[in-house]
Amino acid sequence: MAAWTEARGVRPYENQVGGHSTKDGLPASLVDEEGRFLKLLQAGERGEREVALYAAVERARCSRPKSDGLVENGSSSSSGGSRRGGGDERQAACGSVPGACGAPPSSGGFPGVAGDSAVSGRTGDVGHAAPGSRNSSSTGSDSGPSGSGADATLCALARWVPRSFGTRTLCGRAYLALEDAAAAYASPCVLDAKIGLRTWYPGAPPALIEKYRSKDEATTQSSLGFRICGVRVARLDGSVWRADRHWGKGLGPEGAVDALRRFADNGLLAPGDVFAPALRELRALAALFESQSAYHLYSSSVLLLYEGAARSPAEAHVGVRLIDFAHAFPAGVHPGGRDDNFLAGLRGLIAAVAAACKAPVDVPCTVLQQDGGRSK
Ligand SMILES: Nc1ncnc2c1ncn2[C@@H]1O[C@H](COP(=O)(O)OP(=O)(O)OP(=O)(O)O)[C@@H](O)[C@H]1O
Ligand SMILES: O=P(O)(O)O[C@@H]1[C@@H](O)[C@H](OP(=O)(O)O)[C@@H](OP(=O)(O)O)[C@@H](O)[C@H]1OP(=O)(O)O
Repeated sequence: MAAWTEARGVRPYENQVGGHSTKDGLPASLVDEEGRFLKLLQAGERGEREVALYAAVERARCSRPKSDGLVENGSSSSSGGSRRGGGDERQAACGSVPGACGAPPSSGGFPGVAGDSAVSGRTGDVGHAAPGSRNSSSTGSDSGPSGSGADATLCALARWVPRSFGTRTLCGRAYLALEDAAAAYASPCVLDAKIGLRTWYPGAPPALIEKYRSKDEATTQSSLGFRICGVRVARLDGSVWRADRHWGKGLGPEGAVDALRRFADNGLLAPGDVFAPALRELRALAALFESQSAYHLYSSSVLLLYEGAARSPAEAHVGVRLIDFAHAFPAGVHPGGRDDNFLAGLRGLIAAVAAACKAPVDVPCTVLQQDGGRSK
């Protein structure tokens, strides 16, 4: 694998927590020369839908005048992705959507972090002919719901969706180049939560519905509205705890809350240090889904991130990102209206995160924080 990747100027990505590590014998994720996260696209419509959604968000990403005092997107993010210019600078209509492009003050260039100006700025260069991109028929503001509703939703989503830079072919397979959500962290802590009371979409092949339905029912997906698909915690003592999607499937409702609490523990931070900022972002994302009816997301994930090397809440730079759009559909493909499935999942995650802020019965957070012998 090393020779394979070195010959192409890419290397394996080390901070992946969810999904598969390989697919069809190829690595599922890589990093390119410019620090971009390369995700192996799934074949067929799934890959097309994913490219299309990322491209549509990228096109809709808002511009803000420099006079706002905010740095333009291309130069403020330390995400590792280069800022290949040349994209159009279309101003999307974001005004009516909660959280839309109204970036809070900058937070040190950490993308997806509350207070980051990286949510605003010029569009990237994803408008080229990638499968399912602008000219594709499957997804995107051009092919889906048209007009300001869809544009406003896409523009608002840009706050949480990593930047995208089109596709790249390696070994005959397409990889999607994305901003590496973990790039700004010295010791990234990452948790992947798949969102929704159900992960299958209306009209999916019956076999797929059955496969996903049984997984949903066997996990916290159908009860809590999310399931943990992977965790990486880098602690101050240098240890790293990893858990994969199989581990996540074995968690019950209490186990999921415990897992969240464990995620927030780098050996020094208290759960609230990580989850208070995370909750602000998750609630803003939920507010968007309360009002938007332009897109329905099935099987998408929220990534929670923070700095494992943080010695204070201010150094944690908690981030929330939205990823995985293989089953993302514009309204009109399915019965329209609000995406209540995804919204219920977000609310479930919010409730679990809020519960994780509270200590287990009789154990205050401060004790949890100091208890080196907790069951890990
Ligand atoms: N932009 C990104 N930056 C950093 N890491 C990412 C990014 N996108 C995805 N990842 C990592 O890759 C993992 C898998 O991503 P994703 O869910 O998009 O892939 P997938 O193979 O489609 O997953 P699944 O099999 O669950 O559908 C995530 O858990 C995360 O660790
Ligand atoms: O048989 P496939 O198509 O590769 O299905 C996989 C598979 O079911 C996999 O489950 P497992 O490897 O954990 O048993 C699923 O991963 P999750 O555990 O994250 O659910 C994949 O999602 C399945 O792929 P697909 O989504 O293409 O059906």
